[in-house]
Amino acid sequence: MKYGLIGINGRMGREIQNLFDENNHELVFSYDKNGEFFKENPDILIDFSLPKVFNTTIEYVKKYNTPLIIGTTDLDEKSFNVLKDISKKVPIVQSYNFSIGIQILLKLAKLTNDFLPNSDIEIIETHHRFKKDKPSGTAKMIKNELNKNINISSLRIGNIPGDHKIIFGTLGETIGISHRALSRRAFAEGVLKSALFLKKVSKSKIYTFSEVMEGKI
Ligand SMILES: NC(=O)C1=CN([C@@H]2O[C@H](COP(=O)(O)OP(=O)(O)OC[C@H]3O[C@@H](n4cnc5c(N)ncnc54)[C@H](OP(=O)(O)O)[C@@H]3O)[C@@H](O)[C@H]2O)C=CC1
Ligand SMILES: O=C(O)C1=N[C@H](C(=O)O)C[C@H](O)C1
Repeated sequence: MKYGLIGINGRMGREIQNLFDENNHELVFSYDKNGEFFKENPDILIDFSLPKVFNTTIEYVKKYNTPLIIGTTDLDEKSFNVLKDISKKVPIVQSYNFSIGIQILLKLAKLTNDFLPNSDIEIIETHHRFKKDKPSGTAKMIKNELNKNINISSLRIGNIPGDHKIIFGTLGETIGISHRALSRRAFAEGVLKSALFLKKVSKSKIYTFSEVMEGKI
């Protein structure tokens, strides 16, 4: 496929480009602080940048009339409303975590919550020192899925790509569920899956990465 990448020189941008190259997909458009690269109109746009780039990304989606994959975290409610609106015209995959492991963690967390509905729950997320947002988008997503008032602790240490741990505790026992991304390739693989998924969908809406994994089109 011919793809466009917003945030190309970032940590995720480079990882996505490497994986897409390996799979013979062609980069035809990119955007970052240095400006634009344009070869052809892209079939799909991918954004891993910063919330302040969001409006520009939307302008490009409108200009090229392409599906969008967006992994940028810390988006505000207004941005989600814009995504909702534009998803009436082009399909979108939005997720704060594109790793398959976090999908498994989410399922295990829901199961544990069903078995231990009165337990205390804490989330601990650990990321590299360069990460700008706190708490992580993934931690917020887990809290949202469990729909409970959960405390989140955020650690910023060294070069860790992304660790999330959920601890459930009752008076009699505790259970911990954790996920560690060993490299950003874990996220890039989910982005590639999402791009292939978007090529097949006929309905225009915002898809979650869970829906991509379930393959519901
Ligand atoms: N959903 C998921 O699975 C994951 C999401 N993320 C999220 O993805 C985002 C990017 O993460 P990461 O790659 O580590 O971040 P980086 O800081 O490494 O990359 C950010 C990118 O955005 C570009 N950028 C920054 N400011 C501007 C601007 N004003 N105009 C245009 N481009 C700009 C940067 O350009 P330049 O290089 O020129 O500075 C760079 O290419 C974050 O929100 C992060 O939380 C990260 C990992 C997984
Ligand atoms: O900025 C990162 O690096 C990551 N951000 C995402 C988040 O905020 O949850 C996903 C991943 O953990 C890496």
